[in-house]
This record gives sequence, C-alpha cells and structure tokens, in this order.
Amino acid sequence: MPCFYLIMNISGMTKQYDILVKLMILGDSGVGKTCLLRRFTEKEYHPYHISTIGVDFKMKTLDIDGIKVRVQIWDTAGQERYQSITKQYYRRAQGIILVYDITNEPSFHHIMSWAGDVDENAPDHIQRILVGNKSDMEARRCVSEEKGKELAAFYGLDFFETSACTNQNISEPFTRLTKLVLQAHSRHVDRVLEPLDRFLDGASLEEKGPQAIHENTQDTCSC
Ligand SMILES: Nc1nc2c(ncn2[C@@H]2O[C@H](COP(=O)(O)OP(=O)(O)OP(=O)(O)O)[C@@H](O)[C@H]2O)c(=O)[nH]1
Repeated sequence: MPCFYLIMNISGMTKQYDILVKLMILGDSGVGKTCLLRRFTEKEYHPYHISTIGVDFKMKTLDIDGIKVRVQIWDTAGQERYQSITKQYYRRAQGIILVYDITNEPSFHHIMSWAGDVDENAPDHIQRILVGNKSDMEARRCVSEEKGKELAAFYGLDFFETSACTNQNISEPFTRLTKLVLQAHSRHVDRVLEPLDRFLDGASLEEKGPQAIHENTQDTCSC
C-alpha cells in the first residue's frame, strides 16, 4: 500500500483513491481541447465548437501501476481575451498538455507562445507533453508528424497525435502525463498531498460536477 494512501469520507460518501493529480490543457481556440477532455472522461464526442469561457474541469480515476490516481483536468479557453483568467490557474497545475491542430499551422506555431506562458506562470517542476489533434483529417493536414516530433524534441517533451473524433490515442497522453507527474513527485509526496487537502475543501464542487460555461460559436467537425 502506498504511504500516501487515503480513504476519504465526504458528505457521507466514501471515496477511495491514493492521490490527486492536477492537469491542465492549453492551446489555441478550436484545436479540440474540450473534445479531447470529453472523449477521455466521458467517452463522448460532440462535433460542434462551444468555446470555453475561462476554465472548466473534469475528473477521472486512473489505475497507474496499482495506484488509484484521481486526475483533475482543467480545460482552458483558447481565446486571447480569457488569457489573464486562465494564467491564474497555471500555478496550481502539476502537468500541462499543450495542444495544436494538425490542420491549423498557426496553432502549431503558437505552441511556443503557450510554452513560454507556462515557463513564466507555472511551477518549476511542472510536467508537459505535446499533442497534435485532429489526426483523422489527413486530407487537410498542414503540420507533418515529423514537425510535431521535432518541436517536442526541442522542448524535451513526449509527443502524441490524437483524434477526439475517432478516439485515436486519447488515453495515452493523459496517462503518460499523469505518470510523469507521479515520477516527478515521487520524492515530494507532501507536495502532492497539498493540493489534495485543498481539493477536500472543495469536494462538494466535484460532487456537483463542473459548472461548464461555454458559448456556441460554430460547427466545424468534418468527420
Ligand atoms: N475532425 C476533428 N474535429 C475535431 C477534433 N477535435 C475537435 N474537433 C472539432 O474542433 C472544433 C473545436 O473543438 P473544441 O474542443 O471545442 O475546441 P477548444 O480547443 O476546446 O476551443 P476553445 O474552447 O475555444 O478554446 C469542434 O467543432 C470539434 O468538433 C478531432 O479530433 N477531429
């Protein structure tokens, strides 16, 4: 049994997991952050773009090498006007998924800007990975897989091409990032437990589920 094993009883409900990990998804508006998160946590895909306003989050429990890990994943707005809000959440994250759209070259170039924001605002020990989403749209591809791998290598990151539409490679990036966070924190268990304590304070929020705030802007899925 891990030394940080916890059994929690919140509002009369018994919950069991060993550790809480906080991840965040960043990238330009429309790259598919919300779709990736919904596919991973709810196994659902919605072919419309409902722009996230500010931040939203979802939870999922993973079994990683026998450890029950409760993963809290923050979905951020890609739109410029919400950047000051979303940056306030960076410092609470332990892992960040940087996402671009393989059919949208500017979203790939902006990864450098997102990575710079993370360097400025997130904790030093933050773990990151790179994801190129919409791999099902091969005919409209603008960013080769090779370019994605090169950028990932430049930053020393793991890289995945995904499709929220076809379910390709969906659990891999989330699981890999969670493992990286656990490895990075293996000598700093107290630091990992600290967000868990804060989470307990807000446990009722989790029970209600995220108060998703989205604005419907367009319908762009072609799969
Ligand atoms: N073909 C295809 N379309 C996708 C994929 N993932 C997302 N989309 C579409 O891309 C559009 C934007 O997806 P969202 O998940 O809302 O994008 P977002 O990055 O969360 O956008 P913001 O909330 O504005 O930052 C939607 O129309 C999705 O259906 C994918 O893997 N393949």
